[in-house]
Amino acid sequence: MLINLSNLGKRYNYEWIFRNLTFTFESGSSYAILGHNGSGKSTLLTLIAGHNLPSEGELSYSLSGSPIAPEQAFRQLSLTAPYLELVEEFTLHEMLSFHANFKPLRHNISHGQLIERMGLTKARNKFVKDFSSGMKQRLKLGLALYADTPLLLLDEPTTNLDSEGIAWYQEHVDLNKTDRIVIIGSNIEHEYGFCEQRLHITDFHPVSRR
Ligand SMILES: Nc1ncnc2c1ncn2[C@@H]1O[C@H](COP(=O)(O)OP(=O)(O)OP(=O)(O)O)[C@@H](O)[C@H]1O
Repeated sequence: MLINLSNLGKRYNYEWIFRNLTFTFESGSSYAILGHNGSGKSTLLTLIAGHNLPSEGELSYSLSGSPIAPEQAFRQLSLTAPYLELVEEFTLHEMLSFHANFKPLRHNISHGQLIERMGLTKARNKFVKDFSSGMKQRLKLGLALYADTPLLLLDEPTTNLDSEGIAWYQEHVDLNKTDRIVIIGSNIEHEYGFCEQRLHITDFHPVSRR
């Protein structure tokens, strides 16, 4: 997969968040979008995910050399972000069955295997609303990491995770990064340390914001 950003800019009301952002993301590489709080990392991820529209410039996607229409790009990606909600009324088992209707799992792993890999075996029949915040974060990450998609977008991936959860995240992102584009929005080194490519969103702030 290839994603091309060409002179991309985003403005909310009269405030430009970033401008003139030209960059290419390629399968097989992992990218960190870096910057302080409020610098525009999540905004850029929502643009790449197609959840938000640019104010100027272009964003294009292609898979195996064929262009993908922007409105179809959601089929190729999995995303976790603090603002995304799980369906709290489902049990864990029901949540996986529901999710797999839209995003089949990588390597044909079974739902039971994914539950085991997430370390949530004891919670398989528990309602998601009764999960702790760390368990919910593992579930969100597990669904994204193990979805069979060429684009993996992770915004603040270790939110609510303890040190054991952070080690779990590092192990499983490493197992699932090959042959994909992985993009992490973060300012915490343990979330993005493995990323060989770094994009500093502040480099694209209008001069008055620097
Ligand atoms: N829907 C919106 N309407 C107006 N302003 C917005 C909107 N969403 C974000 N912003 C503004 O855009 C800027 C960038 O926000 P964004 O959430 O992308 O930053 P971030 O780098 O991800 O921050 P953090 O590290 O705190 O999560 C902030 O000034 C924010 O107030």
